[in-house]
Formats: sequence, C-alpha cells, structure tokens
Amino acid sequence: TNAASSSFDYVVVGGGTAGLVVASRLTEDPSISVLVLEAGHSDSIDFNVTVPGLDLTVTGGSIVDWNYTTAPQQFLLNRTIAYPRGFVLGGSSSTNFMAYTRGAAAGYDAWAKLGNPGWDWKGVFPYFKKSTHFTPPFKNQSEVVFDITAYENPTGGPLELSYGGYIEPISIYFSQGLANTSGPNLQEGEINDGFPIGQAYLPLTVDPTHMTRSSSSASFLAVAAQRKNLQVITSALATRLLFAPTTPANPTPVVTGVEYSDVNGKLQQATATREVVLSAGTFGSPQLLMVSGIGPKKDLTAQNIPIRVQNEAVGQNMWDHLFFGPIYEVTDNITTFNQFNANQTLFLKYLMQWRNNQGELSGAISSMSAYERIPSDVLANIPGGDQLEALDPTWPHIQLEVIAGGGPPTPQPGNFVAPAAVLLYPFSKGFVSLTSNSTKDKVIVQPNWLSSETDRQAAIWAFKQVREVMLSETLAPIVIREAFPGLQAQSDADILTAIQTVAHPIYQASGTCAMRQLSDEGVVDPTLKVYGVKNLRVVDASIMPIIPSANTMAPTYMIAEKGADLIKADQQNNSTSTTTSS
Ligand SMILES: Cc1cc2nc3c(=O)[nH]c(=O)nc-3n(C[C@H](O)[C@H](O)[C@H](O)COP(=O)(O)OP(=O)(O)OC[C@H]3O[C@@H](n4cnc5c(N)ncnc54)[C@H](O)[C@@H]3O)c2cc1C
Repeated sequence: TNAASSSFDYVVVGGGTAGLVVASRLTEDPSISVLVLEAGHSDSIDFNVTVPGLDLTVTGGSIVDWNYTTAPQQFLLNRTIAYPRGFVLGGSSSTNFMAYTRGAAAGYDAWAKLGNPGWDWKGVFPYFKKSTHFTPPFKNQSEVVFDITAYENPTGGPLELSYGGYIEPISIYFSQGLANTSGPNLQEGEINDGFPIGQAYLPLTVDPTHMTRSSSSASFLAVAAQRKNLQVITSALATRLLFAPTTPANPTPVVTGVEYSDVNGKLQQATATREVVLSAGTFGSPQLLMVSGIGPKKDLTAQNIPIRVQNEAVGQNMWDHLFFGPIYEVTDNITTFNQFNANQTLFLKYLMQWRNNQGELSGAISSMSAYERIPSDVLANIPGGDQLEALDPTWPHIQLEVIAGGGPPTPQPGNFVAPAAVLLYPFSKGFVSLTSNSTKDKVIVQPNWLSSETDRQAAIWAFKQVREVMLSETLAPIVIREAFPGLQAQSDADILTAIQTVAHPIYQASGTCAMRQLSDEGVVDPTLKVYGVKNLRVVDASIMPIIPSANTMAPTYMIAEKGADLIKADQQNNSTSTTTSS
C-alpha cells in the first residue's frame, strides 16, 4: 500500500460501498490502472467488522466510524444525534446492519422521469442482480418466503447474500403479528422484485460459508486485490481536487487528480489521466466538491474558497429515513443483544456458536421488514397527504421492523425490544455544509427531521400501527409491558412527543449530489458526470435524486455497478469525458 506510482487512469476517492465496486469493475481490464484513496483504516483492524451479530459495536463510537453528530434538531426536542458512517475499507458496508433491500420499481421509474434515461426499473434491475450471489434459506429457515427470480444471476456477483444463521425470535413474533392484526394485515412475499408492499425476512450481506459480513471489501476488493493494476491506500484523506489551468479559450475546469494527506499527514498528489471518481459518500463527496470550489456561493465565500463552478445544489436535498417507535419489555426467552452485552459467559457461548455457523451472532439485529401504504381515508385528513396518495400504488409509505434489543430513554432493568416505523418518503429535507475550507474538519449534518407537518402526521399514524401489532393477541405471550412511552400516552400530542424523544436515523442519508437536470437542482447528469467540469463523476449514495423506498445499501451497489459500466462505455467510445450541459 505505498504509493509507487502517482499517475493512474482513474483515481477513486473513498474505498467504501460504491468506491470498491467501481475500482474492482474498472480493473477487470488489465490495461486500466486505478488508485483508491480511503481516509479510514483497513477492515482487518477490527475483528467485530466480520461478525454479523456485533454490528452495533462497529457503528457509533468505534475506531472504524467517522462519528458524525447532527446539528440540533428543532423538531426532535433540539436533540443532537449521533450519525455513524464507516471510516474503513468497505465504508458503511463494513459497519451497517446488512439488510439487502431494493425498494419499489416505481421509485426508479420516477428517477428516469426526472430526465435520467436508463435509470428506470427495467434499466437498473440487471445491475441489482449483477453484484450478488444469492444463497436460499437453509432447511431450518422454513419461515422465509422468497422468489428466486428476483436474484438469479447467471454469472454470480462477488457480494454474498443469505439469510444468515439466525433469525431473531422477536422478528418471527412481529411478522406473525403483522399478518394477523387487522390494521396492517401484511402477508409475506418477495420484497426485492420491485413490489415490496407486504413483508419478508430480509436477505443479509452475510457470507453463509463462515457466517461473516460480506462488505464491498470482503467481496469486490477481495476479488481484485491481487491485480497489479489496482492500488489501494488507506489512511489517505483526499483534501482537494486538482485542476488544469483554465484559459479564455478553454474556460471549463478540467480535473487532473487529487491531493491527499497520507498516513503521516504529508500532502501527496495523485494524477488521473482519465477521470476522478468521487465515492466518498453522502457527506464526503459534496464536501470535497465544495472545498475544491464547486458548490453554493454562500458556503464557499463564507470559507474563502475561490468559486470554480457555482452550483447551489451541492450538499442540498438530503433525504433520509427516520426511525421511531415504542419500547416493550419482553420475556427472557426472546433473545436480545442486551442479554449478551450484560453477560460475558453468554457472549462467549454465542461466539462459540458463531464459529459453528450458528446462533445469535450469525444474524443481524433486525431480521425482517414490512412495507405498507397509509390508507387513502387517512391521507385525506393529513395536510400534504395528497402527495403521498399520488405516489404509484406500489410505492410504500411506511416500513415496519423490530430491533432485538434496546431500551427506554431512561434506562431501566429488563429485557427490551424496539419495534419501529420508518418514513419512506419524507418531505423534510436537509443539507450538509462546511465548517472550514478543509476536509480535516467534518461537515455540518442538518437532516431537519420532522420539519414537515405531513411527516409528523404520517409518523403518528405509523406509531399507532406498531403499537397495535405489539399489543395484539399474537404478541401477548411474550410482551410484558410497554416500557416507553407507556399506555397513558394516547393522544396524538403525547405520541408526537414520544416520537420526538426517541426518533433517530437508520443512516440512509442520500441526495446531496443529486442526479437531476442542472435546472432542477442537479449536481450530476445521467452518466454521473459533475455539471460544469470535465473528467469528474460522483458514484455513491449522494446521487440518488429521490430516496428509494428501501434501505440504501443495495441501491448504492446498483449505482456503482451501473456507474462502472457508464465509465467503461466512455472508454469504448474512445471519447474524453465531457459534461452534457454546464
Ligand atoms: C450504522 C449503519 C447501518 C446501516 N444499515 C443499513 C442496512 O441494514 N441496510 C442498508 O441497505 N443500508 C444500511 N445503511 C446505509 C448504507 O450502508 C449506506 O447507504 C451505503 O453503504 C452508502 O454507501 P456509499 O458508498 O455512498 O458511502 P460509504 O460506504 O460510507 O463510503 C464512503 C467512503 O469514503 C470514505 N471517505 C469519505 N471522505 C473521504 C475523503 N475526503 N478522502 C478519502 N476517503 C473518504 C469513507 O471513509 C468511506 O469509506 C446503514 C448505514 C450505517 C452507517
């Protein structure tokens, strides 16, 4: 990992979920050289990255995390909230909860309608399949319903999908409750076929051979690591983009490489003879654009950054999914991470089981999800509800799931689970902005959660759904009591306060470099090229123009696969990379 050569065809900034896919696909051609600059550590630094059931230990507060904190959230009682992002090879795919979900086909059709030909469901479905190798449920996982045609891939991608080695008992109860309770009444079916309404146990990015996490590093980088045309440098923080001098005859800025700070804090330069690909994620990619002079006038001038390309949309339009719900105390036969966190003997027992491909640590903290619409008669009484009603009928509004662990905001003894709802199409939008002219300082993360009245009303409705399931007959044998907020909280106002007390992200931030028309707050065009400059693309979750009705890892892998093909297509056309408009 030492910088032998400083000139490459491509320099990829960020060895995360998307970046390692792009690097791996581009280096399939031995004549193409690629450098990956990753600010974080090698993923071998923390053993817990490998163990699926220890996912919570590698998120916030760990050495493999950036440890962002949001700005105070006005509509969440002014709380500041931890916002994890992977600081490690594999990026957030090395630290996330591994749920593999694609969302509604209609969501991608809506991307295409914004002026992005080829990004409709028909265009993206093959790229979803391309990344993955799917292992069907094991014999003892008979509760799992799936449709193999959603995954069939003749060549097989390097990313492993399986149902892990353990399905949380609380997920099984919650699933049955969702099906039996008259409100949700959601039946099991495949959710990754573009039609997610219903419920399913989720495929996880877990390699079933040894029940290890299949991150972009363990999959895509592992395949490419031995190639001589690929170089990966860790502890390499990109500090700015490098440009060729502009002249009156050639006024469009041309990106020529990347400046980065190496493991010793020394500034280095890497040249990209073809293109620089930004895959630094929803917070990192807009930051690097802005410190390099591409962004909103106000933010750049406030930090004394000379403006190269003024684009007011950079860092804006941040979409995110908010997660909230009541907390229940359950009987001890319901396994939770609270139990093994508090009991070293139990933890060691689970670790032994994991080595035999079984037990609590071979699954994730959440094993299933349900997707539903808010009924029309309810939406008719919500301000702005007509906009949710107007989404294609196959596009869900709410996701429901249950975390095997957690606890009330004021800690109490007991065994708890956290069932929750997620707003899949929020109207509250946020942004990231600079605190300095350096990537050594973190951006301000301002999600503005629940700033929309539509979102608040939708959240109250969704909270009641969760409660109805948890208090239903199906769950009665295991639910001891509602520990938070407690059954005295019945009015909409009480429920909203409860939501504001506990709501937090599930870390699906997207949209800060949106793939839209330039006149429609776009940062990149449909080939992911940054407007107004040459030889620069963004390929990661930040380009999503509308957040998918799903968790964002699978869509990010899809974007990276398609992005790599778009880059390859330009090589074949033998054309230099140019923006379609500026
Ligand atoms: C705790 C957590 C749980 C989640 N759970 C799920 C889940 O269960 N299912 C799901 O679908 N999604 C989940 N997500 C979301 C999903 O993981 C992300 O949407 C996705 O991984 C984003 O991929 P990315 O490539 O855009 O960014 P990342 O994977 O975060 O990669 C960005 C990379 O760029 C690097 N970088 C940033 N700035 C610089 C710089 N200046 N120089 C060099 N390198 C830089 C970072 O260190 C990082 O490695 C979760 C996310 C988190 C954090």
